[in-house]
Amino acid sequence: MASSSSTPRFSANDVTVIFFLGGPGSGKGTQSANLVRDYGFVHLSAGDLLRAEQVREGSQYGDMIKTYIREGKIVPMEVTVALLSNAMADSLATNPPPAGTKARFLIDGFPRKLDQAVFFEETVCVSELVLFLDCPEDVMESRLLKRGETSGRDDDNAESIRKRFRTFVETSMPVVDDFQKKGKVVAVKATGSVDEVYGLVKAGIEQRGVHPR
Ligand SMILES: Nc1ncnc2c1ncn2[C@@H]1O[C@H](COP(=O)(O)OP(=O)(O)OP(=O)(O)O)[C@@H](O)[C@H]1O
Ligand SMILES: O=c1ccn([C@@H]2O[C@H](COP(=O)(O)O)[C@@H](O)[C@H]2O)c(=O)[nH]1
Ligand SMILES: [Mg+2]
Repeated sequence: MASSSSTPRFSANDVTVIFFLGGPGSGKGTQSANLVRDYGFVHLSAGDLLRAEQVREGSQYGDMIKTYIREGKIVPMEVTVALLSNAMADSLATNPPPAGTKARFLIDGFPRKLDQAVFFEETVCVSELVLFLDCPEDVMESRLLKRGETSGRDDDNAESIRKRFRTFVETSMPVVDDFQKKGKVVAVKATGSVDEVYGLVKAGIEQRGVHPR
């Protein structure tokens, strides 16, 4: 579980956390694979962790998570933050960073709500940067409908996509705006090809001192 004290579980002196935000279908998962390969990030997708918890035998949250995801709603933050915090601890225990380097975590699709951002930074770790993929809804919608032909995701259908877009605009964009005011956001236009977007991502993070590893 996340610590209940006001000291974060992980120090930003030992661990680098980059939040990776962007609308549904903007390409976070796709670009994360590139960043893991070239920059030594550990990729933690909040959505993937929730989907795994949903189907975990004995989980008390399975039904609740299923409903929230289909409706495009934000699962109560205690559940998601505990999953992320424990995944970070597991990763550090099983796959510690090379001596003399900080572990790098790319936290994909989180925080999606202002209170999650505050709670995570107070109890788990303060973030270094927020990488934001900026993509119009018509592009995201066509990507998601295409992905839905094979993804098996409960929320890759027209009705869920509409709800996810609404949640993103109303609840998640304020998180990006808040981090923007703090000077932490690297925003990248995400309408080009996968390679074009990756070129912009690399340039953006390297300008902020994050280099290949
Ligand atoms: N730049 C791109 N051009 C065209 N298709 C893309 C691009 N980036 C990703 N895709 C495709 O769009 C779909 C959505 O991408 P991805 O899963 O990476 O998005 P996401 O931001 O993680 O979405 P979600 O928030 O729903 O998890 C995938 O099928 C992926 O292959
Ligand atoms: O912090 C989070 C992240 C995700 N969710 C729920 O999961 C789905 C799917 O997330 P993806 O990032 O698209 O995989 C999202 O729509 C939310 O319902 C969440 O509740 N909290
Ligand atoms: Mg994704």
